Amino acid sequence: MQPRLPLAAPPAVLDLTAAHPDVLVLVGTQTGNSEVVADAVAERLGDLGFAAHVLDMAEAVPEDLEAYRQLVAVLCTWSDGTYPDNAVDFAESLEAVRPALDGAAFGVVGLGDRDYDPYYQTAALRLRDLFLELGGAEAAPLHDIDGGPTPADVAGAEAWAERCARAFAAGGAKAP
Ligand SMILES: Cc1cc2nc3c(=O)[nH]c(=O)nc-3n(C[C@H](O)[C@H](O)[C@H](O)COP(=O)(O)O)c2cc1C
Repeated sequence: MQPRLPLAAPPAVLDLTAAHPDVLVLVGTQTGNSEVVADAVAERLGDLGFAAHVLDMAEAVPEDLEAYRQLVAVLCTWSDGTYPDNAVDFAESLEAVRPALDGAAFGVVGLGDRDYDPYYQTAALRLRDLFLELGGAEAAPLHDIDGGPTPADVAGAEAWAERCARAFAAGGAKAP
């Protein structure tokens, strides 16, 4: 009889006593890759006990951010360092309205391609810096995906989501 391979343990639901249950997952995409990654991140957050609400940046307004204590943005960089089309208006209104994030915990996943250096991940970096300027607290360092995303990249984003979730569960403190 063949020895059975050990099954990967499912992530345990986290103790969310110190956290808010809801996470807003914003998606900025041109061709859909970021949406695939955002869905995987949202699903992992859901497995861990959060209610993750995925929102296309085309539908988002700055006031949406004030309604959440936990935010995730998954977005690509497009055409020489710009935001993808569906994120342009949202990013502009964030710069104009400058909502107070007031310590809300956030994480950013960037999709890009090093072939576009020196514009690698510039949109994700810009949004991360803007969230910090607005008073957000980074729950986990920006997670970058270079090319792809391959299944391994998606798995990497899920692992990042778990790290982020642990920081959310701890009340927003940066994950070690
Ligand atoms: C026309 C074009 C322009 C791009 N420009 C950049 C760029 O300036 N910086 C970067 O890091 N990646 C750039 N990329 C790579 C994309 O970010 C990458 O393909 C990403 O997976 C696209 O995600 P999306 O499907 O969510 O739009 C570019 C890709 C294309 C096809």
